[in-house]
Amino acid sequence: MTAPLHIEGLRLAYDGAHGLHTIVEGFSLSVAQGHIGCLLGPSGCGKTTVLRAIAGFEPARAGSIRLGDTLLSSAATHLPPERRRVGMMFQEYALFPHLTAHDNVGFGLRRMAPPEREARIAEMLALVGLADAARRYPHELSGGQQQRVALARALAPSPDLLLLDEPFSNLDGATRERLVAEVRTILRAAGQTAMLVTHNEAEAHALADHMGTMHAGKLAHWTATRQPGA
Ligand SMILES: Nc1ncnc2c1ncn2[C@@H]1O[C@H](COP(=O)(O)OP(=O)(O)OP(=O)(O)O)[C@@H](O)[C@H]1O
Repeated sequence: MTAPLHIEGLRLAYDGAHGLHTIVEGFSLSVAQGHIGCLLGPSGCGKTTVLRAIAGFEPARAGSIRLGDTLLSSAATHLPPERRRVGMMFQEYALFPHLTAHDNVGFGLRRMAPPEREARIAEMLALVGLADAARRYPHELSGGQQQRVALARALAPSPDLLLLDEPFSNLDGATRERLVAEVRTILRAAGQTAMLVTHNEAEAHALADHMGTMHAGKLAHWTATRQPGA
């Protein structure tokens, strides 16, 4: 079951030579269950840092991050990444080159019994329109197909929340536009709560239910971009 995300008064900081260097301050937003939130903003404003904190790779210095009823992060609490039920599709989390599309999707499902695991892999590859590509290796797939396998891999363990960091930035214009529309359809079909980070305003409008722009670690205007149910 996917869950709503609530961030309240979050402060994030890196350790620097002269003590803590605050990157994000007073940051609050909510994404309803099954909705897609999008953070826009120029390079260096702190978008990736926010996603890393939601995933559990950066501690909260103040404020809180909640997923449904679970407190993930606060100044006093830090649930480790593997216990957060948060899926990721980050640029640096590329596909494993030595594994087929089938095995990439199955990677996070190793604890499942084999029959269920096979069924889930088949379901996820079908969801992203790649049922015929199961035995292909990443280098035998186009950039857009690789990103669809990465999406299937991220969705396979049924995360409560999916994080997407510039997932389309390596694709050419036409592929990018097509995939953005497809990804929205796939996420809505899965009822998946998701949080996307991008530089690209058109992409944000095409995908998001809620969006806001970050400037120097602060979020301005977290607003609904669609009518409920659209
Ligand atoms: N590990 C780190 N240690 C210290 N400072 C960091 C670290 N990672 C990021 N920063 C700094 O934090 C700020 C925000 O970086 P972040 O990657 O969150 O920005 P961004 O908005 O995602 O940028 P981009 O769109 O270029 O990815 C930048 O000034 C960056 O230099």
